[in-house]
Order: sequence, then C-alpha cells, then structure tokens
Amino acid sequence: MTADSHRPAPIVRTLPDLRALTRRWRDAGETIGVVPTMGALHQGHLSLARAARADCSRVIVTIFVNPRQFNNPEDLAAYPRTEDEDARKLAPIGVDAIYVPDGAQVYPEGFATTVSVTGLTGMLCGAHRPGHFDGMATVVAKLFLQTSADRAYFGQKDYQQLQVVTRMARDLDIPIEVVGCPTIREEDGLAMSSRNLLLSDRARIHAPVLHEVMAQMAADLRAGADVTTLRPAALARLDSAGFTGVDYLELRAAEGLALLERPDRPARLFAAAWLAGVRLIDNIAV
Ligand SMILES: Nc1ncnc2c1ncn2[C@@H]1O[C@H](COP(=O)(O)OP(=O)(O)OP(=O)(O)O)[C@@H](O)[C@H]1O
Ligand SMILES: CC(C)(CO)[C@@H](O)C(=O)[O-]
Ligand code: BAL
Repeated sequence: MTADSHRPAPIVRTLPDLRALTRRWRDAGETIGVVPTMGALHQGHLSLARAARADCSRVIVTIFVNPRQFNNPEDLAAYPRTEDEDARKLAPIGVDAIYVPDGAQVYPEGFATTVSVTGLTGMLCGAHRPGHFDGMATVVAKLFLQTSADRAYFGQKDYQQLQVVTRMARDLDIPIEVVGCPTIREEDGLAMSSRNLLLSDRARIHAPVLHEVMAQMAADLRAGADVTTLRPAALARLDSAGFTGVDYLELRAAEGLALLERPDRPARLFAAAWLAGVRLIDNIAV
C-alpha cells in the first residue's frame, strides 16, 4: 500500500494532471489499477477498489457520469451525484487518485469517435437501451488510455458490460487486463446499485423479489426445467410484487451470451425490470 490509509486521495480533474501522476508512477515501474465508476459509491464499488488495492501498487478510481451512455435524458438528470461523500468512502481504502474529469476532458470540442462492439450488444441491455453500449465502450476506451492502467476492475452485476469491455480491450490491443469481480448484495439479496437510491421506501421493500424470483428460477433450471415453462410464474410473481414491466428475463451462455432454454453449458440468468420508475438489473450463474 502506498497511500496513508485514512488520508483522502487527491482529486484530479484534468488529463494533464492525471498524466503527470501516471508518468511518475510508470517511470518508477509501478502497476496501475483503475476502477471506472459513475459515482454515488456503495459497497459494490468499494469492493472493486479493494480488489485493485490488493493487486496494484497504484489505484485510480474514476468518477464520470457519462452522458453518451444514457439513452434516456430523465435517467441522466436523476442520476445521483455525491462526490464529497464518495471521496470520504474511498479514504479508508487508500486509493492513490480519484479522477473526476469534466465533459471537456473526455469529449473535447470536435470529438467525433465512437467505439462500437458488435456481437455482444444486440441483446439484453443493448436491445433496450439504444446507443448505451457504444457510449459506454467509447468512454471506457478513453479511460483506459487516459489512465494507462495495467488492470481494470468491473462488477459482474453489469455482466454484459464486463463482456463488452473485455472484448473491446482485446480487439483494440489495449494492453490492460480486465478483471471481473462478484456482485455485492444487500442482506435481503438486492444487488447494490447507485439507482437503488432512487427507490421509494415502499418500492425498496419489494425490490429484493427480483433476486428471489431469479434464485428460484435458477434452482429449477439446475433441476432440469426449461425457461419457457418457468417464465410465466416468474413474471406473475414480479407483477404481484409491483414490478410494472420486465425488459428481459433470459438464460444466456456465460461466454458469448447466446440465448438458451436450458443450462447445457456455463450459463447465467439475466433480468431487467421496472419498479416504481426505477430500472433494476441483475444476473446470476446457473
Ligand atoms: N453490486 C455491485 N457489486 C459489484 N460491482 C458493482 C455493483 N454495482 C456496481 N458495480 C460495478 O461498479 C462499476 C461502476 O458501476 P456504476 O457506477 O454504474 O454503479 P452502479 O451501482 O452499477 O450504478 P447503476 O447501475 O445505477 O448505474 C461497474 O463495474 C459496476 O459493475
Ligand atoms: C463503466 C462505466 C463507469 C462507464 O461509464 C459505467 O458504465 C459504469 O459505471 O458501470
Ligand atoms: N451500471 C452501468 C451503467 C449504466 O447503467 O449506465
């Protein structure tokens, strides 16, 4: 560990300042880990920062609410922003820098490039959030190059994102290892997510039903049932818990995301569902 573990990490706001730091670290032969986030940090993000801290001599957490990956302007406007609190939460982990660029550091005037990963983005969140993965892959490519990190840490909660980013780094020969980390959950099973802050008290009580339904369905799939048979009861249970819509509830191959009826190879169950105006996503291994 290189930082005093209770001193808040410096907040770096410009690319030249970031480069000055990383150049020094590189010259000293240090390894750099990056944890890309959009802020409103919770234990899920902190678990990524801890994993980076354990593996790398320098750790950068990035906080940037990337407008290009929001397909819905209301979602962007409502996205929680808690920078001071985020810095306080990171202090005990002892990260070395928090990179909080403004829009101009990431998308300078005239910016005209999009990184688009085909093949893994036509389904699941890609099918329901047009442009989302192009915007995400573009900013992540920039963050990889701006930080010149050796390793990048992503949560399995956003499993499709993890697959897309891994493919993108490989396809573009970006010399970075993408590390997937387990989903951190609340005690009642709800996957931690910044958007959970937007749930009303009443909706928060019903939110864990998504994970309950998925866990039951995964157990039934392992016992030999198929998705078509199980889906109607799962949807009915979500409906009676107050979910107003289900974007998808699908079994897919863990590698490549092909649609499956049964877990005849390593597979994951994926869901996205709406509760009181908030879109919750989750996925679990089957
Ligand atoms: N519960 C979690 N467990 C582990 N990693 C997580 C969890 N939630 C988010 N992450 C990871 O944190 C990184 C940053 O995600 P992001 O800032 O979008 O947070 P988020 O909580 O997923 O917010 P939202 O889904 O509401 O946008 C991503 O790699 C994401 O997968
Ligand atoms: C990876 C990411 C920080 C890119 O904006 C975002 O998609 C997220 O927070 O998961
Ligand atoms: N957590 C993935 C980023 C997003 O929802 O836009």
